[in-house]
Amino acid sequence: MARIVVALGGNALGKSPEEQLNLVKHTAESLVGLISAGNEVVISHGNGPQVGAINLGMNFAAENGKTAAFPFPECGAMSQGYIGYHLQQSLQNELHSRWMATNVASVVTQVEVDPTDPAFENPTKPVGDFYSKEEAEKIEREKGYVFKEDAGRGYRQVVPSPQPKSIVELKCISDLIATGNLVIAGGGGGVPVIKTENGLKGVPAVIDKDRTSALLADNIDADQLIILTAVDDVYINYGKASQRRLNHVSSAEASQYIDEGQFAPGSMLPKIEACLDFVSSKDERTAMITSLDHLDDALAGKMGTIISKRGASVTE
Ligand SMILES: Nc1ncnc2c1ncn2[C@@H]1O[C@H](COP(=O)(O)OP(=O)(O)O)[C@@H](O)[C@H]1O
Ligand SMILES: NC(=O)OP(=O)(O)O
Repeated sequence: MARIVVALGGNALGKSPEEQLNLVKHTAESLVGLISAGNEVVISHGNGPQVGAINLGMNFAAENGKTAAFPFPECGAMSQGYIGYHLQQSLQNELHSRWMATNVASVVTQVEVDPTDPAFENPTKPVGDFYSKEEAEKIEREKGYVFKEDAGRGYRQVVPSPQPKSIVELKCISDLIATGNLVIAGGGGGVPVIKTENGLKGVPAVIDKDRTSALLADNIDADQLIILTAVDDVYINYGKASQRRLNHVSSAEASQYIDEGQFAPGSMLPKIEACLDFVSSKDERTAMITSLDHLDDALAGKMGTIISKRGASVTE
């Protein structure tokens, strides 16, 4: 039996509740398959598009005097509830259809960050939908938001993305796992909080869920970290005629590709860095990146990119 942390990418979860529910239903089948094969699974997820959409809606309502202002950390917490709800429902339905009695729980998770993290001065985390360059520049002038180009897909608002330091609810998450529950935690990278004289306080930022998932996987001593996103594999020379799929790479090879600038910041780079962090302390640990659609194929070795400390030196 292996303990596996599976992180679902926010961008890979679609753009509407209907799309998200359909995508999650499909993934729930594979996740329950992993559990019925005897593995212990813990789930985390991103929230970039979702927290951006919630924040946009709340700002619109507040600007029109229809609600109070809802700060960004509150929007992050709402995104955990929204995505956790879809995951819980899909997993419960799938478990029940197989006569499995596992309980499913989403833990609203706070993650401590450093208030002096330089990320607060340099927003990098894309949230919300994609805009054209002209639309992005107009919103920047009107609202003062910061936009950046996102991996060749268009312009998106970016917010600070500090490093996760510690998971506030870790003990609760560990206890739930130990008592046989299927746990969803660290959603959206966790709601970022700082320690103050008066206790914990939310800060406006979005922690990268890949980094939080790696921290969670390390903290609960998982054997494997699986990151599910929109692409089946990681590539070098991504998007070019010379693009090449990576099958199983060592930490040293992955680090070399990072130095060559093969992975886009804000999208694939944090995933690779999270995988490297996770596998760094134990030779036996593996990390895998593949698509939400093809988890079963990746587990069968047909696709997906694996990173391990020593690697298998196989590329196609
Ligand atoms: N070298 C690369 N190989 C594969 N995908 C890459 C690469 N560099 C950038 N990407 C982009 O990264 C995206 C995954 O990151 P992102 O959309 O942020 O993920 P998430 O699903 O976690 O929200 C892919 O869909 C792809 O567009
Ligand atoms: N919080 C976060 O990393 O979200 P995405 O997976 O949407 O990038």
